[in-house]
Amino acid sequence: MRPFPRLHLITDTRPGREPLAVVAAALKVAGSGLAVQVRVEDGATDREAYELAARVRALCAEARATCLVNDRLHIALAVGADGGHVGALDLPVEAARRVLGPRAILGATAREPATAKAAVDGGASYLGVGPAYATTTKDGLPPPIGVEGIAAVAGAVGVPVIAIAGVTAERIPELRAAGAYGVAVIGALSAAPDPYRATEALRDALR
Ligand SMILES: Cc1ncc(COP(=O)(O)OP(=O)(O)O)c(N)n1
Ligand SMILES: Cc1nc(C(=O)O)sc1CCOP(=O)(O)O
Ligand SMILES: [Mg+2]
Repeated sequence: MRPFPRLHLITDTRPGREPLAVVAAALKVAGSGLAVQVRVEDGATDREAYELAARVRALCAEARATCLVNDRLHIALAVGADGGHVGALDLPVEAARRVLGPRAILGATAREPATAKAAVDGGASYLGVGPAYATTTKDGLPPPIGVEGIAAVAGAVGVPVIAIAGVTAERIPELRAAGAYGVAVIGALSAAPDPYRATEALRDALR
């Protein structure tokens, strides 16, 4: 079985972004060390989400990389993704596990130890933990929990903790020192002038 990826790229489907080009560049560099999470804007139709997910799934399969789908687990199943990710406004973790089945990868968002433990008890196989730092990519988030918050969750659970929000290559050493297994990024790759080189920097920082 492949080791669980330490670098998670979440797609950016906002206007002007090029999610498939960024995914292709990142896969060239990180290959099976990458998980790509297909995340679309709330207003996207299921058809749009499905079409993006199917293309990402095909690219990931070619590179032997992991493909996850955010929120819309029926789309994860429909494209044959490796799993999905849910948060507080999505299906409860236990229900998500029932939908995806016992072998799928299931990520859950957790911001503090109690919800992290509950998510693991419910069947989460990894946790997305943040916001680690401030970010402009997503609105409505609580204040950053910092490396201390990451450490609190990582110390409370036995599954991989993937730190999210405002993550850059420069911040990876302190996140790893706090107990993060890996990181999830949107802007660090999607807004990079050269996503190929930006992936190299993230990959090298995670080694
Ligand atoms: C790895 C990872 N961590 C956290 C999230 C956030 O999920 P959620 O809280 O459900 O918010 P949306 O992404 O659905 O807006 C994530 N997607 N991935
Ligand atoms: C989708 C998402 N969820 C977050 C959370 O903390 O739950 S932060 C986030 C966006 C992260 O984007 P960037 O890497 O550009 O900061
Ligand atoms: Mg969600």
